[in-house]
Amino acid sequence: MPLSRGPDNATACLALADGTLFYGRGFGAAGQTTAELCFNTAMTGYQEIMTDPSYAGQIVTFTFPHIGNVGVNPEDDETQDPVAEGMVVKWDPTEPSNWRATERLGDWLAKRGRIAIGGIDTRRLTRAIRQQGAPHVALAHSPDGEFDLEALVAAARDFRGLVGLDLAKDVTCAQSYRWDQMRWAWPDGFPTRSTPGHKVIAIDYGAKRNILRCLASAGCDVTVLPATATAEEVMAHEPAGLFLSNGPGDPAATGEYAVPMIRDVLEKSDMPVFGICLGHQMLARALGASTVKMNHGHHGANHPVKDLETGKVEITSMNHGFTVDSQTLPADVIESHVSLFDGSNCGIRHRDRPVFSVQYHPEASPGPQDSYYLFERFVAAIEGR
Ligand SMILES: NC(=O)CC[C@H](N)C(=O)O
Repeated sequence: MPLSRGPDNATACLALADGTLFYGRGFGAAGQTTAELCFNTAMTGYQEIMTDPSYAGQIVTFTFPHIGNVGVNPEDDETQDPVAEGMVVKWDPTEPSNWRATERLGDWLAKRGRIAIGGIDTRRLTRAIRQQGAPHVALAHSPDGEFDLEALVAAARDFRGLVGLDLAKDVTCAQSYRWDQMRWAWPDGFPTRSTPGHKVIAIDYGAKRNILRCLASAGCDVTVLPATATAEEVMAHEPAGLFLSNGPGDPAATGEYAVPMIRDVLEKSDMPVFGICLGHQMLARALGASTVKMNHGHHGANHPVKDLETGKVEITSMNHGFTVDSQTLPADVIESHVSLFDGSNCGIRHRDRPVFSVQYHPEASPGPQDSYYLFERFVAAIEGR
């Protein structure tokens, strides 16, 4: 295929499956990748976003323009390495200016094989994502400035998308482990309860570290099991509660093995169950509801959610591309929270059992901490039994 050059000494190109091209300046690793493209409106936390395992298979457009200005540091990772496929930003990252920074964003991405493009009109791109629904894209970073555009657009077109994909199995832990709160303590000393921990099993579909931190700080002694754990494996630990984590991919696909496990636990035990995001979708499916793909999803740190039981509004952190169809909730399941942006389901609760979950992220990271009470509610349910 003939190679071509972009305008203004471009070293990176983002191709949408419909053939639209965005040229810019590459940073991070050189190479090419394909993914679904979303946009995130958070004004802080690009490192937490890039390392959130729920972003597997996706490239993130940051609508906030100052990205990279606080560098990166080992404490803010939500998992070992970036999981998002790549990043799209408006401006080239500046030199980091923050006392916690240990590395530049571009170097950190390059070492970890992640591609980024700067100098993009992210407003125009965000409008395209809203109009088309999360598009399939290919992103190339070519330091010599040459691109095989036909191959790039073809790669975007050939990308099959996230529907039907179980990605939890790619990002879950290989083996069970006990969460070590001392090793992963909050740098700023978020309140930690000193009472003895309640034994909780957390199923890792791609868990963010800050969820495990929040569970421990609320009073849980957390053992993490891989996504494919069976009900027997869960029950063998004799837990006081079951937690279902966030995670990437299509909840219907992961549900093929996760739903039978959850149903089995609900049948065998009356212990409290709490789920976040993919864990919410898994619980909803286990209780009989269905999940659907959204147009462009919710990704940000300022999403208003209404608690339908108290009337209170929480400002929440969000990251999901699928949603629970509230029309399909069975009679014994109550819709507890809704999005004030689009009315989509944001939480459920079983009518007569301590079993509940939310679509958003009470652990924030990044985002406001309005919803931390949910971890305390889970522990109160364990203590109330
Ligand atoms: N953050 C998550 O757990 C995301 C859940 C699911 N993969 C979705 O996109 O809706």
